[in-house]
Amino acid sequence: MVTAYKHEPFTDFTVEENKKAFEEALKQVKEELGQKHDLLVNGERIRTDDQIVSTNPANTKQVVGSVSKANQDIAEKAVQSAAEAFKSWKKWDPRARAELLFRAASIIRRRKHEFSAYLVYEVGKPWKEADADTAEAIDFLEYYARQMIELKDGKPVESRPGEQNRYIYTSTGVAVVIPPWNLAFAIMAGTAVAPLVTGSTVVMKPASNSPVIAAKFVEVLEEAGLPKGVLNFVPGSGGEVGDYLVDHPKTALISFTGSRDVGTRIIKRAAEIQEGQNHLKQVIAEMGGKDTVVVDSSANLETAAEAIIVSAFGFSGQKCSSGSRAVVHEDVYDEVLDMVAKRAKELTVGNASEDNVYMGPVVDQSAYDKIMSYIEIGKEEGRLVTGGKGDDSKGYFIEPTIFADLAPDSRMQQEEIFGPVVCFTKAKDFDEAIEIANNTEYGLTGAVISDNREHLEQAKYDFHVGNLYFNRNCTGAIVGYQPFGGFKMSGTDSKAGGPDYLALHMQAKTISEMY
Ligand SMILES: NC(=O)c1ccc[n+]([C@@H]2O[C@H](COP(=O)([O-])OP(=O)(O)OC[C@H]3O[C@@H](n4cnc5c(N)ncnc54)[C@H](O)[C@@H]3O)[C@@H](O)[C@H]2O)c1
Ligand SMILES: N[C@@H](CCC=O)C(=O)O
Repeated sequence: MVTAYKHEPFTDFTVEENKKAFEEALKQVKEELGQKHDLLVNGERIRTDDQIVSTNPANTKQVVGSVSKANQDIAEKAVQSAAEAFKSWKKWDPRARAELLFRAASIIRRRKHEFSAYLVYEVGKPWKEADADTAEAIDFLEYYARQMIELKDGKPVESRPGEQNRYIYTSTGVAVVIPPWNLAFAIMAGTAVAPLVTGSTVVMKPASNSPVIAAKFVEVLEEAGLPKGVLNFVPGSGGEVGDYLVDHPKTALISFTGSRDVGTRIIKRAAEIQEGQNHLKQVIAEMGGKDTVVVDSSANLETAAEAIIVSAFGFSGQKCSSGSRAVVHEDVYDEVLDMVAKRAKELTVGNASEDNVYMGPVVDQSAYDKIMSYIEIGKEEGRLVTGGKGDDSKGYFIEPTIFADLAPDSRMQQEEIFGPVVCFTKAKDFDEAIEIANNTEYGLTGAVISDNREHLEQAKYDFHVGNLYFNRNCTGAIVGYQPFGGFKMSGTDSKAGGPDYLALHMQAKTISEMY
């Protein structure tokens, strides 16, 4: 028997003891920064001359670590090693695979602040966001382990006299796992362990902005007892190593999380049958969002303002779930805009490795440049209410920025900015608000703030998003509580952290015997 799943609690940093413990972890991790991390192929560590140097986006002179970089030869060895290891790993008792995840979860839980501190340094996460990212990584391990135990004997089907039928799930093969940098721990760990626990073997190519936390996680899995070749770790360029892994004829499953452009490229390439390939590749692709908080005329305006702030500026708007659009009923538009602007001006922005700030930097120079160029577009398309300035002299800092009076089809209201920018659009009634909210190519998350029950019921059917929230922010889905994934160009709606997720990594088999 395993205990019932419960999500990992978040740390309350207003408690002095917790604050001190986290400051201590930041201090300790600072002393470890700059180390070299190796590739892992077939259980062997490989150090290459070519390295990815990971730096702190809040202080670009601070090197977090250097990670060896794979080329196509190494990627080839990784796939071959995963294919070989699959022969025995798929025969492991699913419960033993699940127990490995439980052990890994315990290791991380014991060193929770250490991992969160790495996230602060490597991707500039404020404490609360880093703590939530680590908690979610633990949750994925705990939840998928239990799901595997539940699925290990398959699902019941009917039998008839003289005929015995079974319906079971079998392991798929070599899985290529390509995570993003933003939920640098949770998504990387979750997308790696889901195929692993189902009996597939993995080649993981982490995002180039967050390879150190990925290397630390690989160490945890080794410590938990993962056999050689079952997980191969090959940081490298998306174009070179990513394409190679996606195209490989032995790749059976691809689990990608990232931008729409890379995701659609992967879907297209994976559909191409390669020489020597005798199967179709399964693709899970979770992609971008352009998510809306709808505010109704009946809304509690305090709730609305808080929901917009948290959705737009949590982790500097660098979540696929970020509420980068606020569509507000005309009766309350000016008031909500004022309330949100006032709160945004009070948010603290800075280096989270030095202080418990609300917002850190954006992740790198190219993100900074892209967001700043959208801010210029916003000044032409709408009215700048607050923020708009950036400073990349030491790190990549951008003020929480609000634009008002945007047309629903403006670029600012259509394109994923992935930064601390929220755009307001006025709606004449609730129907129009939902119509505007649906008017993007994405369909990931959305929130409705309303005290009108009929409107909430209407939104359940008409607001076309994978994760719909009422009277709260549209970010922060919890594993096992709010399975996560989107419609339309937001992806394949695989619902990470949900009861159907593992089945997407396996092949269902029917066995029927007459006697
Ligand atoms: N829907 C979700 O669950 C979800 C979750 C987190 C992030 N995201 C999205 O991810 C994006 C931000 O993350 P990002 O900047 O890391 O995205 P990205 O698409 O730039 O990169 C994602 C991963 O793909 C790799 N990659 C790049 N080119 C590749 C190629 N040609 N072949 C194979 N792999 C390649 C990258 O190295 C990285 O590991 C945003 O669009 C965000 O909305 C979505
Ligand atoms: N699952 C996360 C978002 C993941 C994308 O960045 C949330 O619900 O906020």
